[in-house]
Amino acid sequence: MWRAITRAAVNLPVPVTLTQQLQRQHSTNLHLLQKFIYTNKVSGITMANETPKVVFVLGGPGAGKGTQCSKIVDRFQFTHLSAGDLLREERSREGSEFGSLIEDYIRNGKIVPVEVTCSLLENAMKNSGKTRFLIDGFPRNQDNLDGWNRQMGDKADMQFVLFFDCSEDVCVQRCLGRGQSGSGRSDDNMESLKKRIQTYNNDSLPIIKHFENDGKVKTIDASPDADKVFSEVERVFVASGF
Ligand SMILES: Nc1ncnc2c1ncn2[C@@H]1O[C@H](COP(=O)(O)OP(=O)(O)OP(=O)(O)O)[C@@H](O)[C@H]1O
Ligand SMILES: O=c1ccn([C@@H]2O[C@H](COP(=O)(O)O)[C@@H](O)[C@H]2O)c(=O)[nH]1
Repeated sequence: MWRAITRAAVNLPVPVTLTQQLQRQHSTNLHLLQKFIYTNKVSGITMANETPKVVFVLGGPGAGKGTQCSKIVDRFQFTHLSAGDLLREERSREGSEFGSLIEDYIRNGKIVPVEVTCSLLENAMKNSGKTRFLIDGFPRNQDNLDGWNRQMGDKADMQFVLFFDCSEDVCVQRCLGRGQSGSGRSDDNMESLKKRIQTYNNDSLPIIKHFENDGKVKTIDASPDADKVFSEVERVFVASGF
């Protein structure tokens, strides 16, 4: 029954992957997910007249994606949407029945089912009224990519993937440093980082590879200081006509 309701609400095929994952890990929370998808269903509001342009921003945990996105927003006409921030916001939203489930995924470096993340992204895009987006930290596995293509493939033009290439050691040091500076993030600790890196290597790198095979990836060396990294980023955006 819930499948029929969900499918009608979000106009998606039966979310088999989601069902399987949740049955395995959170069977008691299944009804919460149905409710989440139903209440966050993307309504009939249309996107802005212009087809939105999207740049996916990918790279390891702590590579500097958020830092560079802020700089891009200051310099170019882009709106920054961090999938992780949207999930943390939903987790902390008063009355969110879904908070503990999202927190479990985040703390363990696992990837939240795409139906949740993609609904949050699409709603944020619509609510912004803007047409150029940096989508930071998404898509990070095959489920994310498939879900995006199903839900957003016809509604947005993906321009390119901005990939911040950074060694594991540097990523770890940056995340630990961010934790020590009071990020308050429940995953800026060694235990979570090991899991996040494993997920990144196993699930996210193949997605970057997939885009690379399609000639869609602009790779940036993320190891220098942030201003130096940005000078390369700026070059890429200007060369891409922004
Ligand atoms: N080029 C850089 N050199 C040194 N430190 C950096 C650089 N870029 C970012 N940092 C610092 O590293 C930490 C992680 O940066 P940031 O939050 O931008 O990474 P991220 O890729 O968005 O991380 P996550 O994927 O975990 O959200 C922050 O404390 C930030 O100030
Ligand atoms: O598309 C996404 C993005 C993020 N997550 C979860 O959030 C954490 C933190 O993400 P950051 O990009 O580092 O802010 C990530 O480890 C995942 O658990 C997600 O599931 N899907």
